Amino acid sequence: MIRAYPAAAIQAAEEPVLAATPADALMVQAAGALATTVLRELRALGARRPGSVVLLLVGGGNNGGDALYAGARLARRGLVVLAALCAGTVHERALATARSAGVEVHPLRSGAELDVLALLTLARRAGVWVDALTGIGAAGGLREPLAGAVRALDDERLASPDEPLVVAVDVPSGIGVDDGALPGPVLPAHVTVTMSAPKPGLLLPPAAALAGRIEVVDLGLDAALAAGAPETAARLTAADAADLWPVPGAADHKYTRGVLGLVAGSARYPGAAVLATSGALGAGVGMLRYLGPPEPAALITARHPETVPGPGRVQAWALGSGIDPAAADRAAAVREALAQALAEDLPVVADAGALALLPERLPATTLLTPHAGELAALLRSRGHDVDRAQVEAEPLRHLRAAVDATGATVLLKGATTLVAGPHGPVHAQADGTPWLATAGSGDVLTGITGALLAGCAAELRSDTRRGGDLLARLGATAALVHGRAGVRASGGGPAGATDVARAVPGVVRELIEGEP
Ligand SMILES: NC(=O)C1=CN([C@@H]2O[C@H](COP(=O)(O)OP(=O)(O)OC[C@H]3O[C@@H](n4cnc5c(N)ncnc54)[C@H](OP(=O)(O)O)[C@@H]3O)[C@@H](O)[C@H]2O)[C@@H](O)CC1
Ligand SMILES: Nc1ncnc2c1ncn2[C@@H]1O[C@H](COP(=O)(O)OP(=O)(O)O)[C@@H](O)[C@H]1O
Ligand SMILES: [K+]
Repeated sequence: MIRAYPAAAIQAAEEPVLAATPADALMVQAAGALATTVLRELRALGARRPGSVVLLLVGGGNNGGDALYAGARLARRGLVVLAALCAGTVHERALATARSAGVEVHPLRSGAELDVLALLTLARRAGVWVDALTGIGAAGGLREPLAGAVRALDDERLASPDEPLVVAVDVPSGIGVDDGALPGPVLPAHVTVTMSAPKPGLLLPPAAALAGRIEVVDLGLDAALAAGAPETAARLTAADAADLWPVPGAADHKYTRGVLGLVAGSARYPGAAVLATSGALGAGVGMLRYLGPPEPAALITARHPETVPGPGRVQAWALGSGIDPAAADRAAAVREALAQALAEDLPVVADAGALALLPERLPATTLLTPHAGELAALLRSRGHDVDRAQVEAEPLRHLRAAVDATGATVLLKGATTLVAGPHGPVHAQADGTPWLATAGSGDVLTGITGALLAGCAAELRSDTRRGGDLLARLGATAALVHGRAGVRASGGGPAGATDVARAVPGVVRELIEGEP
């Protein structure tokens, strides 16, 4: 699991190490890793080391110090290094080291003014920009004059025929370090070299999209971080998903593997039921019982004759895909299944139409799977004044609000899918491809999720009693598999939801065989 710690936790873990080591030892170590990344990126671009020009964007804190020490190292390796000092005062020892190593130093700040024209002239000379304006010590979005400077650099980057390589130090300056918000301008990075552990803002949308590839520099703080406050954001890896995946043993039969009850599809949207079924069967559900009208039922049986129509005992429910909550008969079927699930303490995944049919409070064994528009509607139904754009701008805040308002675990779909319950960190999965943004794709996810809930129903019940977050991890696992199925189905081009569902068994097989 990739664990992300907020700024305060990193600072608390650093404190005793800083007190026990010589001045700047940790920073020099961090800078060494940063310099190595810059050299590696240049090599990957086919650039020659002598003659390559690197621009350091240096702010007034230790983040700027990291860049200056790294710049010193790069200058000693034959690179031309320009330091644009964007704060009135910068880390003094790091600056002295940079100067004596041959870094060209350009003080650009005078009081509240920053010489943006001079900055752009330096920027045009450099093939690599190192963004070290602010790191975890920053509060809020970048203030002027740094905000204006970043806007100008971003315009320059877009206009430049040879787009510079941007390496962010610790975080892209100006992101919401702890929540992934974008309160102001931010220079998008190709690579972020982050110290000790990822920060939540590197995993969470919308900021995560500006962080590029993330490289974590081990500064020996892992034990201290693990002993402190728990991570606030996390991302499951393929190995985590494989550990959670229910793999049948010799003693299993279809009932022990889990039966999923599916209330999805309608005469108007019959395909949603087929896609959810395909997702669930592809994910290896023991049995699927379908409850719905004749049109989707006939389609499902034609496509998947292994499906069992009609009611019976189940271990989990998947509800709502392809159901209009205004259609009285289908709404009644969803409500009935939900009431049964709640009475029997069974896990439920509630999607699409079911999201408008929920009781006020739900148990933590319920997983809601809205997209941003549906999350906004869910919150509005509980008295919050919020629209889709606001959810997209601050997805974590609104996800948490939905968890608080319902008591359920919530999976917010998007390019990065977020999953959080009443306990534990938010899981941020970015395993898919934009080709997944296609009608019916979410129905496949509902099926995959339902299969997982049915397969893990007993563990889920006891985990929920203990106040665990297994349901969120299962939701994240489903998102990971769904994302990978999208990538596999797409192969870089278009794929329909049917193709995504077809790719699911291969993805699961690779996971449990241990492929990365
Ligand atoms: N601790 C260590 O030894 C190690 C730490 N490490 C590194 O240190 C970094 C943390 O350093 P840090 O704590 O000095 O803060 P940092 O992120 O540079 O920001 C402070 C500067 O930003 C400014 N500023 C703040 N908010 C702003 C805003 N909204 N808009 C504009 N400016 C704003 C603020 O100015 P002020 O607000 O005081 O006027 C000040 O000048 C960390 O991310 C990692 O890179 C590594 O070297 C490993 C060892
Ligand atoms: N830009 C994107 N990149 C990757 N995945 C995406 C993107 N946009 C949407 N998705 C994924 O596609 C699926 C869309 O689901 P949903 O909005 O419910 O569609 P539908 O209701 O048509 O099935 C979700 O799993 C979501 O995470
Ligand atoms: K930075």
